[in-house]
Amino acid sequence: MAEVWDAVVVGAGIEGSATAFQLAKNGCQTLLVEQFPLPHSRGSSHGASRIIRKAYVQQHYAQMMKEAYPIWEQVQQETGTQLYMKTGGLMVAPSSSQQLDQTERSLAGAGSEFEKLISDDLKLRFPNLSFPADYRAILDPEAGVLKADKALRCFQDLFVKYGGRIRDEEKVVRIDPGDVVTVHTSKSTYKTHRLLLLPGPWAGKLLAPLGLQPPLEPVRISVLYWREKQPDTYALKKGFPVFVDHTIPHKYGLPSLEYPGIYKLCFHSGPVIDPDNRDGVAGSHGNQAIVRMMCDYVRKHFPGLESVPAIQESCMYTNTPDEDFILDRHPQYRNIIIGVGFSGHGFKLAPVVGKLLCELAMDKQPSYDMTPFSLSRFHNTATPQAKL
Ligand SMILES: Cc1cc2nc3c(=O)[nH]c(=O)nc-3n(C[C@H](O)[C@H](O)[C@H](O)COP(=O)(O)OP(=O)(O)OC[C@H]3O[C@@H](n4cnc5c(N)ncnc54)[C@H](O)[C@@H]3O)c2cc1C
Ligand SMILES: O=C(O)[C@@H]1CCCC=N1
Repeated sequence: MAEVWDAVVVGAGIEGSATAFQLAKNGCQTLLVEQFPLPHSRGSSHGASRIIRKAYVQQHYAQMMKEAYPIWEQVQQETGTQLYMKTGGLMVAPSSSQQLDQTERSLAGAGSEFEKLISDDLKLRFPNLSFPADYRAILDPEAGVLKADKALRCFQDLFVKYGGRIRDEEKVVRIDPGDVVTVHTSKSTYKTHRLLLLPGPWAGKLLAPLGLQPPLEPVRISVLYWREKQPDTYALKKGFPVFVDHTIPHKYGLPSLEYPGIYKLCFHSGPVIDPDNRDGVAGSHGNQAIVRMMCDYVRKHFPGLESVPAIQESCMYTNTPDEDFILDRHPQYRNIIIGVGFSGHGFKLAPVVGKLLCELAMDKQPSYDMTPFSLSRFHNTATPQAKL
């Protein structure tokens, strides 16, 4: 008889890898299946760096980040790898910004420290930034940079250390629900008591045959790097913080790190694409407009950068309409758990996402109120003609 796994996790991005780690650590015999050879740069979790911060508009994320930091610390300790570099985080917006007001309330509600900067402080502390006199900022002292590629590898290594098995270069092509779920891949067939789906931008393709069509948009993000006119002007080693401009759509920056002398500054939006054709016509066309807009932005606000990008890479978000994640059970098949829609801000929270999805899979009471993450907050999530 075929082996029945305690859990199969589909998708070895940061969310699937962190979830698989939690399952294995909690004693579940777990298989992690990934369609591409690992590591790869075709999803949402590649690249050297991501922002970590507690400064969130939404109170629930500010609370969850209090638990994410200690788990990141454990992963660092257990793997002997430095993943988090504290830089502080500067959140800027016009003085009237309700987003900044709400971020201050979230941080205060979570008991987290922060500093308020008025326009003059901003100019004095960050002379290499240029914002109008009616701008203000919040400084989140715990914010910083996560070494993303290394973090992904650490979760996968720990998963294997706790007895998990990884099968990469295997695409899940069909799922037969049931008390025991059958998972067909391009190479094999697996049986499992629990199935956890964390397919990133491919969510629509994997969920539709299971009768679900949540409102998810895979978008292409241009990852733009800008050369410093004077090397190290915006460098991590000079104490330059991570940066988020809260005027919508957000812009965000990370101090020069992965490419010396080059600052990473991106636009938090992009054209809707098919994840299997990320850099096709739709993606490239949208990219040109975004690059033009970001050149203007750099010219206005980052006078120490060349205003033409030195390097361009691409990545994808999977957006929900409210930018909250979907972390829930399949409404019909209770042993199928879904973690999708990380909307461009899920990396830092992956340790807590993994913990929550593990709790759902193991029928434990989730550690947080799951209302903001429910599938049922959206109407009409069933596919018109589900192929069940
Ligand atoms: C440019 C950029 C900047 C970002 N900045 C930040 C930041 O500063 N801070 C932050 O917290 N977050 C940030 N994010 C968001 C964060 O990186 C994502 O939320 C996170 O990586 C999502 O991970 P995931 O595991 O859901 O998706 P993915 O990494 O895409 O993983 C999903 C995996 O599932 C696999 N898969 C899909 N279908 C199948 C199948 N049928 N069979 C087998 N495998 C399958 C895919 O190949 C993929 O490897 C950023 C994202 C981007 C793109
Ligand atoms: O999650 C983050 O911190 C970044 C910056 C703000 C927009 C999205 N991702």
